[in-house]
Amino acid sequence: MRRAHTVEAVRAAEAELMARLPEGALMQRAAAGLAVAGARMLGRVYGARVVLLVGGGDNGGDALYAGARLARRGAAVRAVAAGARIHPGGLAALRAAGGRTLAPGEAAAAEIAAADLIVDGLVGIGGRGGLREPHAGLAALANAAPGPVLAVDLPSGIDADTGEVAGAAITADATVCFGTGKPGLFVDPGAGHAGAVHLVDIGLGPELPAPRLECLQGADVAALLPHPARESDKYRRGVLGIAAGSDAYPGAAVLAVGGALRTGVGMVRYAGPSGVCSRVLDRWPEAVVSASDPGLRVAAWAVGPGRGTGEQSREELEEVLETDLPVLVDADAITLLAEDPRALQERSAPTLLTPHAGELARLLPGTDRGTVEERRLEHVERAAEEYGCTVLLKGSTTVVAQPGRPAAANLTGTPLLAAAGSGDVLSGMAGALLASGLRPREAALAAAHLHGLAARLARGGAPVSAGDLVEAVPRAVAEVSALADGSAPPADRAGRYRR
Ligand SMILES: NC(=O)C1=CN([C@@H]2O[C@H](COP(=O)(O)OP(=O)(O)OC[C@H]3O[C@@H](n4cnc5c(N)ncnc54)[C@H](OP(=O)(O)O)[C@@H]3O)[C@@H](O)[C@H]2O)[C@@H](O)CC1
Ligand SMILES: Nc1ncnc2c1ncn2[C@@H]1O[C@H](COP(=O)(O)OP(=O)(O)O)[C@@H](O)[C@H]1O
Ligand SMILES: [K+]
Repeated sequence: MRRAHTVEAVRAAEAELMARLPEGALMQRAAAGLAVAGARMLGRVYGARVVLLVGGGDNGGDALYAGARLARRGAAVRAVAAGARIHPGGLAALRAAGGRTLAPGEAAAAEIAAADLIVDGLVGIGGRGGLREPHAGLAALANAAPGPVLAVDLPSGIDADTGEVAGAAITADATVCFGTGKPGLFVDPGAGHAGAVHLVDIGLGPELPAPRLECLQGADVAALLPHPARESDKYRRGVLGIAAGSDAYPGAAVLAVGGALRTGVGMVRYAGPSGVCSRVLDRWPEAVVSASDPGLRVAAWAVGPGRGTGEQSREELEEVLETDLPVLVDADAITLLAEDPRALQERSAPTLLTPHAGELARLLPGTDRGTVEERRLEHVERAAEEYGCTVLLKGSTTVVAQPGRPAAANLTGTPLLAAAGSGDVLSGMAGALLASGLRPREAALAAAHLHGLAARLARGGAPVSAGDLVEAVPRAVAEVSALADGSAPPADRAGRYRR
């Protein structure tokens, strides 16, 4: 599990810890970890050209002390000072180690362009709003430079608590964060600036409260996945009812049923128009199909993908929500709920909504898709509170909120998923896990994790269709299940999913 805390919580924990430690000890721990990461990125430190971008706070101090360590190992280190005053102790250490400083300008730009490594110490958790000058200009030079960028604590210009990016910001190849993660490192748009995130333990752990954000890793998901017991039968494993697809969109039914079957469930009962039933059976003869009937004996329902928003769909949704079974509400069914949420308000059984940003905006009048995408955490939590249920917000970062629990972000997401029908597959997957007995938050997180992993595995990083995704789900389940014994995760073949 990766955990992230707010700036406020980090500052409070830091104050507790600092009171017991000699002055400067935490910064030295941070700088030591930063220098190790920098050396690893360089490969060979001796003779390497390292440029530090240094702001006026402790984030710049970390960069200066780390730069001093690299200079002592033979790197040529130049610090570009953004502002008149930079951390005096760090500056003295860098100079003593043979490093030099320069002001922003042409010479600094040339150094940045020629650097083997650029260390972003412009601002950390003390940053507020979009970067000002000269920080913004330096960030643009770093982003355009061919050398790799290592961000100190977080990429300058992203909001640590929310992941918002309000203007110019560093785009890093890697980020070394201190003590704990920051939510903005794991939630887009900020996450897209962070690169691979490495945590340096500075001893903050015991002082930290419950996290603001959790990110499940493979082993966490493995621990959630249901395994058929010896005495299992198809009913005990769980029966999922799927009310998806329509004559206009039969594919949604085929994909949702496929996602469920491939994730693993005792039985899928598909309910829908007879023409769609035939399509489902042609592709999935193991499914049991019937005309739409919310009275079917199932353990959970998944409702909505490709179903349409007509009167019949509305009635069906209301009847399903009247049951005391767990229900996943997706796509058209979310649009219907946004128009009339009463059936949800009267419900106490487990409920999971899986909107994309546009659908979430419909659930929260006064917002629009763009605002939701800018501030995902805030909006998904608002929807969970207002509707009193678990909400999974899809998109570039999938985030899950449940009232009373920390929000959670999925780490396996990939733009390969941005293909028509992949949301239908996710509905089936999360529905299968609900029917197997997982609670909505856990079903949502496990499904999102497997969904992203399946996209990465499906075609080795080449584009995937929703059908490819369905076929790759068993490989994702197998790969995650292999982590159940706590063994090391497999090689990070697709880049960054273990962030
Ligand atoms: N907490 C911990 O456990 C540990 C923390 N450590 C480190 O300390 C860091 C926090 O340091 P910090 O508090 O000094 O703030 P920091 O991030 O350097 O920013 C302040 C500076 O930025 C400036 N500035 C702000 N916004 C700006 C903008 N938009 N555009 C431009 N400038 C802007 C602001 O200027 P001002 O607004 O005050 O004029 C001020 O000069 C933390 O991230 C970590 O790296 C580790 O050493 C050890 C353990
Ligand atoms: N840029 C992206 N990065 C990561 N995942 C994405 C991206 N765009 C879409 N996805 C994922 O793809 C799926 C798309 O679902 P949805 O929006 O319902 O589309 P559809 O209705 O076509 O299936 C979701 O799981 C979503 O999280
Ligand atoms: K930084």
